[in-house]
Amino acid sequence: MTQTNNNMTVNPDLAMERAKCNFNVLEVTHIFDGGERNTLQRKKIEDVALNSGASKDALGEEHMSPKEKYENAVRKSCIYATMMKNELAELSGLESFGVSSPVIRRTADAFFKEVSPFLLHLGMFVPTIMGQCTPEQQSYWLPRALDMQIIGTYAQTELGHGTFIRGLETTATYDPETEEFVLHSPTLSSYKWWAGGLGKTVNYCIVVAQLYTKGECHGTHPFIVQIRDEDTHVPLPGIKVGEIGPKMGFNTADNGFLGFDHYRIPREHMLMKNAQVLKDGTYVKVARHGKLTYGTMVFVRVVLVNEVAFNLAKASTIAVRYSAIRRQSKPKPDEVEPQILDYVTQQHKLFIAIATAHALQLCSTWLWESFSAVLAQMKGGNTDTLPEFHALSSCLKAISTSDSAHLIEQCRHACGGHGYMISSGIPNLYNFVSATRTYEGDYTVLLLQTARFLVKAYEQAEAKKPLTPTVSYLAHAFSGSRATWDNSPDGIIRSFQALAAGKTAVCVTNMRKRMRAGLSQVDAWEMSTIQLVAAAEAHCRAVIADTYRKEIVRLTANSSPNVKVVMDQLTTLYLYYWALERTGDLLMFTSVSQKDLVDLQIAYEELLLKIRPNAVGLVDAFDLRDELLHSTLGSYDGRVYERLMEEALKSPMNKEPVSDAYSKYLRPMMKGKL
Ligand SMILES: CCCCCCCC/C=C\CCC/C=C/C(=O)SCCNC(=O)CCNC(=O)[C@H](O)C(C)(C)COP(=O)(O)OP(=O)(O)OC[C@H]1O[C@@H](n2cnc3c(N)ncnc32)[C@H](O)[C@@H]1OP(=O)(O)O
Ligand SMILES: Cc1cc2nc3c(=O)[nH]c(=O)nc-3n(C[C@H](O)[C@H](O)[C@H](O)COP(=O)(O)OP(=O)(O)OC[C@H]3O[C@@H](n4cnc5c(N)ncnc54)[C@H](O)[C@@H]3O)c2cc1C
Repeated sequence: MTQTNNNMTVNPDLAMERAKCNFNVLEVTHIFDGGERNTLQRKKIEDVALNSGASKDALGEEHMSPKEKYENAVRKSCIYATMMKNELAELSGLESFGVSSPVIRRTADAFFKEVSPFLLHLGMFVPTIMGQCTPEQQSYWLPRALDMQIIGTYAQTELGHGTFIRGLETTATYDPETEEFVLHSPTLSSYKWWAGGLGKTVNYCIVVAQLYTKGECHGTHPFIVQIRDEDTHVPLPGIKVGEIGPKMGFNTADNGFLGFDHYRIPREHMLMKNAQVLKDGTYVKVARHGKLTYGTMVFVRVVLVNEVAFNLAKASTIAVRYSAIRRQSKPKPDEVEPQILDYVTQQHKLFIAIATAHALQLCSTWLWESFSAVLAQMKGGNTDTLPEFHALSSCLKAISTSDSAHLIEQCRHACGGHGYMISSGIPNLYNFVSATRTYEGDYTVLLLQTARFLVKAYEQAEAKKPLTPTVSYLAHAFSGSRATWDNSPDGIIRSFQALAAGKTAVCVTNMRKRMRAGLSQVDAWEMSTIQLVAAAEAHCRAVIADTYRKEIVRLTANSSPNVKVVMDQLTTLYLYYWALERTGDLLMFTSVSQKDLVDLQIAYEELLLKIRPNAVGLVDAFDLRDELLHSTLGSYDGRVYERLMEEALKSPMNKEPVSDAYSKYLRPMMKGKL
């Protein structure tokens, strides 16, 4: 593993762990990166972007005021954007996630402990131009946006509505006299709220508004809107814009609010790939599918699976390395205190985080490939695969973000008190990832979208109609008997599918019962939503487990024997862990016995012990440079206590021997003079 400083002194416990590792770390890095070529290019990009030291701050971000933090983030965003245009442009021809490769995105993390104010520009503004504009519109806007001559964001959510897009209140009313749209915010709740970079950074944004023409509402549509002067950056007349205030995370993203007072934009600023308003105000629907204007959200949901896998890899690297150097308690009085990584409960907290990072990384690549296939079909006018893909991307977004947030918090628990320090790096990771569970579609809301699809698919299976690939297992849902338990990996995956099928069947049965008892379809659905969410979750787990297993078998076909073994151990761990988390469901829907579950628990514990000697090697294989980790606990050299003290000494509170608070408050109070 390459490190920036080859002469570093490494903590002896970490050195011992690395000596113990029995597999080729670089081979696993290649698997995680999606191939050796990708690893080499990633390293080149990281070397160019990070070796100059431009990502470093003189004073830690955490000691800055909100305004200083923001300005510093803009400063570094500009440095990074300039690098992207120059040095990194040529290097970024990786297998890319559209606009900019995920590697470029990830490397940027070295520059920000929170996020860049440009995140929404690259993450949503540019993708919306690419996905929602006509070719003519694209040729005008895209070069300016890619060159950062204009900076934009995506303003959809309002104070009153985020989830329910059809309920948005901002209006865009066409005026054929002037060939303009008039944007207006009729109520307080119609103010745009949340868009990243909107507060102070951007001068353009995509605004999603209810389109009115010839007195008729045609639902929500996207518009490109200039909100600040291109030279002075002053908000334009008719625009009310500002920053929304401190948040749990994202504090360098200047999330903003935006209101319109009869603000006029040219007709051509409606993004017209999927629907058009002609000069005379005639509305023309172009797209075959009604939800294509939601395309940018689908894109980001796909990207987020990869994003959270990466952040989980970071948290597990920090927690595993720290657990290797931390020694605590003395279970055997005659022996030295063990490394906390030797506690089986610690392994239980951490190894699932490593396995999940792999599972999500591989699923994200598979999801991206499926997305590319759906896009290619849609280019030819075929939208048949979109419903299945929407169901799939919705549940994978929901489960990957939720699991990652939970496991990052578990990594913090695993680091004891020191994990609570900002300097450990884990709180910032958690704050970032916990937001991903909410934005781009809340967890519950997205799982209910998947559930709609599952119920329909179940009904198709019942009618013996053909099923789409991700739900083909529903064809076996009507055998009448419980699925046969078998603790092989394929057997466990079949059991997960049986759980998903069983739970979907329960929902359908309950809804039908409720409707027979007089409830409307909507009310019967509502009463079943706890179970519908559980069914969608079970479906997603089955998809992740199946994909993870298949991809690992494929990717390790030519690997060295020990890499095969350790990758197989991780996938098996993932399957055992989730089977043991769902024992109640397994008892309901499969033939598993109490003895089978006791045996599975023992097999799981033995697997933890087998993985233990390779744990540090496994997180080293994520190959995350110290600059990306921002962590006193997780650095490659393991100098944890030294770094914690160095960071503590940087605190502005330690600048003066006696705080001003002493003379102002403490002394008067203690002397009875307050
Ligand atoms: C690579 C470089 C970049 C790096 C990137 C880094 C990552 C981070 C990037 C950016 C940071 C992002 C910051 C956050 C941004 C935001 O949050 S933007 C706002 C996002 N908002 C949402 O996600 C809102 C969620 N709500 C919805 O999606 C929808 O309202 C809904 C809940 C799905 C319901 O929609 P609606 O009411 O219109 O529809 P229904 O009546 O429920 O359903 C009707 C049928 O349509 C189907 N449907 C719904 N959505 C879609 C879709 N997207 N595609 C296809 N089909 C869809 C639905 O299933 C129904 O079908 P049915 O009738 O057959 O069952
Ligand atoms: C950090 C961050 C950045 C963001 N950035 C942007 C941005 O750049 N641009 C942008 O437009 N938006 C942005 N958002 C907004 C984000 O997309 C919304 O907050 C998100 O979609 C959730 O919608 P909401 O806030 O309306 O939640 P609500 O819908 O009000 O959810 C509240 C609760 O109600 C439940 N609920 C709601 N509807 C249903 C239902 N039908 N059935 C069952 N339960 C339901 C939810 O599950 C949740 O528990 C951002 C949000 C955050 C936190």
